[in-house]
Amino acid sequence: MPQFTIRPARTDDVVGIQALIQPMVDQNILLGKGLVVLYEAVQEFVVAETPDGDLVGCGALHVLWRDLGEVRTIASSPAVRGQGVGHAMLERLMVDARELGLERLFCLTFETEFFGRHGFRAVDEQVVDTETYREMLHSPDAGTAEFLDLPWVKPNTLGNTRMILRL
Ligand SMILES: CC(=O)SCCNC(=O)CCNC(=O)[C@H](O)C(C)(C)COP(=O)(O)OP(=O)(O)OC[C@H]1O[C@@H](n2cnc3c(N)ncnc32)[C@H](O)[C@@H]1OP(=O)(O)O
Repeated sequence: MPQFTIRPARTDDVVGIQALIQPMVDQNILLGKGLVVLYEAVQEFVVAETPDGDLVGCGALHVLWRDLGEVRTIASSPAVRGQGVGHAMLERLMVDARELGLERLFCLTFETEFFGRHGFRAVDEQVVDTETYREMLHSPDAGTAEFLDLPWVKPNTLGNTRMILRL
């Protein structure tokens, strides 16, 4: 059973986060993120760290709208999978989401059982109204484009399931 703590990410973690997720980016499981994107998003991330200081997991909470957030880039190192690291990170992101005043959390994933165990349910329809959807089209963020299901990101999202959790 690994010992680990979950804490907010620091800028020093960013190179390690990129190294952790890169194999999953190569397998098209996660959306690839350049270092500058990760530095700019560092306050969105939590990491899981062992007592020796090894980074064994990461996960991010991105705000999409007043009541709506998205879990992004949640991953644990293959060596520690199935030992509660993913669960602990997701629980922390859910606490952070409630503190921010969010009411719903979205995710786009192949890991439907993992998210399902935490209360996420698959959705087919858009989860925002038409007016909000139109406003969100102004976002330059690639993840938001995936949320909006825009045609140019469809190759990235093939086979993924859209899921939502009411907090
Ligand atoms: C929105 C997005 O970010 S989508 C992308 C999601 N990430 C990926 O697809 C990347 C690849 N996958 C991963 O990195 C991991 O598999 C994750 C992040 C999905 C899950 O991380 P893990 O550290 O394995 O999670 P955790 O150990 O808490 O749970 C995994 C399973 O182990 C089991 N488990 C949990 N804790 C324990 C424990 N203490 N002892 C034994 N088994 C356990 C659970 O049954 C769980 O099963 P489930 O996935 O069906 O719910």
